[in-house]
Amino acid sequence: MTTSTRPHNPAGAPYQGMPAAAHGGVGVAAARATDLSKVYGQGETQVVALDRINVEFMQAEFTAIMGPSGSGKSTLMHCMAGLDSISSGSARIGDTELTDLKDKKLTKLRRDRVGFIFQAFNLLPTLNALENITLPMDIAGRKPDRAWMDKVIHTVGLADRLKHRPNQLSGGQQQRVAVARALAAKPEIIFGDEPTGNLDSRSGAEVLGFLRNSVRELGQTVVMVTHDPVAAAYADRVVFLADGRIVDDLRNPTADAVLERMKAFDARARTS
Ligand SMILES: Nc1ncnc2c1ncn2[C@@H]1O[C@H](COP(=O)(O)OP(=O)(O)OP(=O)(O)O)[C@@H](O)[C@H]1O
Repeated sequence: MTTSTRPHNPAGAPYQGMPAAAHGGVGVAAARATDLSKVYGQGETQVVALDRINVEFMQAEFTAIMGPSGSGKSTLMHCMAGLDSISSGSARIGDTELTDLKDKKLTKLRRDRVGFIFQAFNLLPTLNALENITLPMDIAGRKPDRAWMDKVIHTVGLADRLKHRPNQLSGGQQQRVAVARALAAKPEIIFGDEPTGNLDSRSGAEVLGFLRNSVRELGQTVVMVTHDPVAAAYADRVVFLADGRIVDDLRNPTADAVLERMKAFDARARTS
């Protein structure tokens, strides 16, 4: 295992190049929800999407969020990433309470401290791979850290594709560009919403492998929503949601173990 410097470590905790899961889950929270609720609509059309959620996403750990359709996965991710407001409780990135931030500060926090990877790769077609990777930093007027960029590009295996435009790259390669773009600015946490949902299983495995490497070797923190037990098995930990609540938490998951839990929830949902 490679020992490397943490990309971001505001609390100054020692990083030994190992995921927090390996220490039995003891670590510093990169993001934390406390009694977080999210209610959409009012009166008869009211939907409680999140119901007093308490969860911590540890630094240098890869967490998958799973659960049936409508269980609140995307809502939780959006609330934790500052993309959606919350109805009550608390959502923090590091020590920053998101509910205290007005639009401008929230935009800055998302730009400077959070990385995103979506199902659609969201690359600009006229820019080459390298330009796409550095775009968010160019917009923010920040100079990329050359050594870090080299490491990221090497980690995602794009060194010989940097001059290619998105339409000259496979789906898997395009998503690797999106992963590199998210990593380049050294965000405190990366949120992925079904990042491999549009990829064939081989490209998906590649991208998940790179995400896992970014956690193991670069000390990145990743939280990913997925429906796929095989994808979830790349994570250090799987958090299961049902009806807006956390119903289970599995460490060092295997695809079979994840599948078993999902079946158990389905059976419970059918009999309740
Ligand atoms: N903008 C919205 N307005 C009203 N209700 C919403 C809105 N967004 C989500 N919901 C509701 O909140 C609940 C949780 O939705 P969410 O999209 O978070 O679930 P999910 O687990 O991500 O589902 P899926 O796996 O199908 O993407 C659902 O009942 C959904 O209908």
